[in-house]
Amino acid sequence: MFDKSTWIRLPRNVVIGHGVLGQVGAAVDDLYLSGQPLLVTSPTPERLAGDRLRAQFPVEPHTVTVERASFASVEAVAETAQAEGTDYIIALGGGKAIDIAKMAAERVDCGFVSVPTVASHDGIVSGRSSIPEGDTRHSVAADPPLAVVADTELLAQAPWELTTAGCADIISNYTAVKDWQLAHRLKNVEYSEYAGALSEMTAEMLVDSADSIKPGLEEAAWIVVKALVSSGVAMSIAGSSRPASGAEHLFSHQLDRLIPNTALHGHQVGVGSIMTEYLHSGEKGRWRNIRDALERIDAPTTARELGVDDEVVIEALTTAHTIRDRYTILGDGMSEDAAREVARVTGVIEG
Ligand SMILES: NC(=O)C1=CN([C@@H]2O[C@H](COP(=O)(O)OP(=O)(O)OC[C@H]3O[C@@H](n4cnc5c(N)ncnc54)[C@H](OP(=O)(O)O)[C@@H]3O)[C@@H](O)[C@H]2O)C=CC1
Ligand SMILES: O=C(CO)COP(=O)(O)O
Ligand SMILES: [Zn+2]
Repeated sequence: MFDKSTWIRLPRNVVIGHGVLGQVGAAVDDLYLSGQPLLVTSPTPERLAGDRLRAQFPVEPHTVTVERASFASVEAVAETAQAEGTDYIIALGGGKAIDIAKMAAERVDCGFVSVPTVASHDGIVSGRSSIPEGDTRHSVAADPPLAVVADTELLAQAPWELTTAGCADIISNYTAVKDWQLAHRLKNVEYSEYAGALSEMTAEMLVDSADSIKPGLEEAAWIVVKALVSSGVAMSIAGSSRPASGAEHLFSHQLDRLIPNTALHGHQVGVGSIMTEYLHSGEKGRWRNIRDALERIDAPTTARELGVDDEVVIEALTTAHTIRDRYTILGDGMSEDAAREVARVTGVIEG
């Protein structure tokens, strides 16, 4: 008997382009959302775009400005939403505001709309939140946004390194998919050909467009945000972050535990991807292509460029497999010698 079934949750409206910040009200209206909105933002996006956004709604949105991502912030937003009779949530900002809004919307069971102001990683469009807690980080499933409104004019003005981090998060899809396929072969983890192919193709198209990904070019924001949407869709099809998160992400999550707030998520996973590609395919594999692609878009390729000590890289590599129950090329852990070898051969560390 055929007894498979699946739910694929996707954003209904994806609006990308120059000046589309002015279309958030229309995108919300088109979703038949009405009543009291709650705007969740962080200080810089509030300053840059808060008033322009609030002016578009017939009912003045209440606003919560969050300083940092934490479960306490999620609770505070959820409590405000309940107290103020919120009907839907709009997130304006980077991963911090969007992840908090996504989880709070899940908590109070209302829809949310994502208005990214940085193209820093694919969490801005996905159905996952990543929230730090103590010395660990929780990757939590949540409903994806009902709509994403990405204004390329605004995104192009954001700090360049946040855009290169978004690019590197996409480039890491190459190794994430390899890890997923490996887990499928060795551990019978369910694999989606559609999600895997979409994720790989997204990375391929971004790398093919690398010459247009330059600071000050609005087209760069356009290319990157479309790739982030596409990667988010791959995760929604898969029903997990597997298409976009493998061993390179475990390495990055471990760096976040060891040395919080040192480098950007996308930059860490990019460097991780160089090394895990080497682990998958060896010296003659495509690790140089990944390194060169990162270099072309100005993303870090070494520990030094990340601002991370060589020994921390070794510690992160040898302990990353313990982060979560996700089988990858790291298997049940790398020995210190093997970690040192891969980091040295790929030029990530000098020693
Ligand atoms: N859901 C997921 O899959 C993932 C989620 N994450 C999470 O996302 C967060 C990190 O995301 P990230 O986007 O880097 O972080 P932030 O939301 O903190 O944004 C990064 C920085 O950019 C500033 N900023 C935002 N918009 C603009 C703009 N248009 N121009 C200038 N500066 C701007 C912010 O300022 P200010 O703080 O003043 O507002 C902040 O300093 C973390 O909480 C992490 O856990 C990371 C990876 C994946
Ligand atoms: O960052 C992500 C995808 O790019 C999400 O991955 P995690 O599920 O590992 O948090
Ligand atoms: Zn990522």
